[in-house]
Amino acid sequence: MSLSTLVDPEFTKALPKVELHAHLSGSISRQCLHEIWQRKKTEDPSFTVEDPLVLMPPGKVDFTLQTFFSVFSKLIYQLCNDLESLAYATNSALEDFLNDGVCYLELRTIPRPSPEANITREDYLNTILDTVDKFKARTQEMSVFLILALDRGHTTTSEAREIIDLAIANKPRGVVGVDICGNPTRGDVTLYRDAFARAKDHGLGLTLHFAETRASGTPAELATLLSFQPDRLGHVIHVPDEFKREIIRRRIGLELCMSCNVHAKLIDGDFLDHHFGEWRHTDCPIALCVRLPLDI
Ligand SMILES: CNc1ncnc2c1ncn2[C@@H]1O[C@H](COP(=O)(O)O)[C@@H](O)[C@H]1O
Repeated sequence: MSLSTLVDPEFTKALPKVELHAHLSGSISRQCLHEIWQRKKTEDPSFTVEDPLVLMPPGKVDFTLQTFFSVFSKLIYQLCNDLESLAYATNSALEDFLNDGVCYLELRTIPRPSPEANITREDYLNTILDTVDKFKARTQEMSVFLILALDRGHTTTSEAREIIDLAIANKPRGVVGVDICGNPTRGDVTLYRDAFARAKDHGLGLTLHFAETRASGTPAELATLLSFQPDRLGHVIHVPDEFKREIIRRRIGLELCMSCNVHAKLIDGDFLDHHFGEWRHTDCPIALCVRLPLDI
């Protein structure tokens, strides 16, 4: 590459990319959500969920921490609540990553049962894994692996155990790690110590949402998360200096999500103010990630 090459959308799209921090339900395009909505509305005209293209018109990127969790619970989860829609949405997200020039993808998701639709956690995961298998057999162009996530606002210790067991059982099908995500202003991460220890004992990678907000950047929480011996950390925004030093000493991999952090106003300022500018001078391996195409 010549240094005079213009860095424009065409150039960045053509670059072969690795994506390590994509949440499945946030990677479904608005158009795909609209198509699922259209099918549900045709089948049942009394379906009360609003058209995603009306709720999230193209170009809308001002989802803050206060609003984006409700986009999942009030919209996306109401649309992808049957296995057919889940498979359709997963395949569409995979196609979009491939078309964006991604060649290695680790997609993460919270395996959610829907008891009202008779869908178990296993059904949810198997549907995604089957869709990934079919996609890989068809395209043969992108490596795809899964990370199973715990939701810090909702997952109980026994549910955490179930999710880790699922991750262990599905390692041969491409589950490579586990994560803790969800609303960073909720929950108690100490609950997941045993679950994550078990995951590590079984050779799963551990990546953790880390210091996304001041509320989740307290010394007590960060010390707990680091004691889980994570392989990678996501976001790393509100990190006190002594924790920065420890992260650098351990050379933990960092998943930095610039567009998310800027658009969701998780940082003060703009792209040039992003903490990538600081971390890139350390020895920590860094992956620049999208988190959610909704941010773009
Ligand atoms: C600042 N960014 C974030 N911080 C923490 N958790 C986030 C997130 N963005 C998304 N999620 C988590 O990912 C789930 C959607 O994907 P899945 O249904 O699992 O595929 C959301 O419900 C939320 O818990």
